[in-house]
Amino acid sequence: MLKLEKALIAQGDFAMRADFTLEAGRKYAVIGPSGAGKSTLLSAMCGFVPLAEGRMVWRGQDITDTAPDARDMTMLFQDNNLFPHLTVMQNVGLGLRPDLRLTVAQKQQVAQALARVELAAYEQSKPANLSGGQQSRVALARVLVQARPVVLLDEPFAALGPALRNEMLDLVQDLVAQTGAALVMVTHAPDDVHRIADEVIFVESGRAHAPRPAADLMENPPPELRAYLG
Ligand SMILES: Nc1ncnc2c1ncn2[C@@H]1O[C@H](COP(=O)(O)OP(=O)(O)OP(=O)(O)O)[C@@H](O)[C@H]1O
Repeated sequence: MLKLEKALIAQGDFAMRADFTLEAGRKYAVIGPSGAGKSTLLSAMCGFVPLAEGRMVWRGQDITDTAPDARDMTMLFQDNNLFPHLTVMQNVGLGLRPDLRLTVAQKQQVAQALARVELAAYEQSKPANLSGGQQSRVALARVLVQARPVVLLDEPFAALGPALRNEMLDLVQDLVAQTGAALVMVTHAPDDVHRIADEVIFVESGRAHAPRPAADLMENPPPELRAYLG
């Protein structure tokens, strides 16, 4: 579905290679040492970092030079990317229309997404008045309204405690199960991998390895992965 063909992803002095295909409806964890290039890989997939070599192909179409907002993907960044001066409802509405001129139907969609993440009562609140977990749920609601077929999450819940983090992961699983989206999630936590991932993309030494079934890989890690897991 989404293919990285002999891709070279470069940023400053850093470069990494990737050559694999992601399938619809699968959940991928991206793991690897700090600075190995996990965030860079996601940024390249959604078009914020151009490929230095190779191609990206989406459902048979070359999207190597397609702008980020024209790709069928949505990315949730580490800091949730909420705008402090906008209400919760407006922050979610941005997922549908950047100018926030929402139709009645779109406003309903936003309200439904907020209800799904149990934030219906906070539509008019500003992000600063919400807890960390609630802010994460606003960001998730924005991902939800976009309903794109590829969802990229870059360590979205790193700041949350274990219980809330698991709650968020379960919510993410529900969302992608409903829309049939492929999920690509960067994480440092092996528990997250066990909880959510079908497959693992291990990133190290300038390479994003092709996805491998999560259970198999975590039970029998190759030496580099074993060293990383400790
Ligand atoms: N904007 C940039 N310009 C130049 N180099 C960058 C830029 N962003 C990141 N890098 C470099 O790219 C490499 C990969 O960084 P990246 O953030 O993708 O790693 P990571 O695996 O996500 O790390 P972490 O787990 O610490 O978040 C690092 O060496 C980093 O210094």
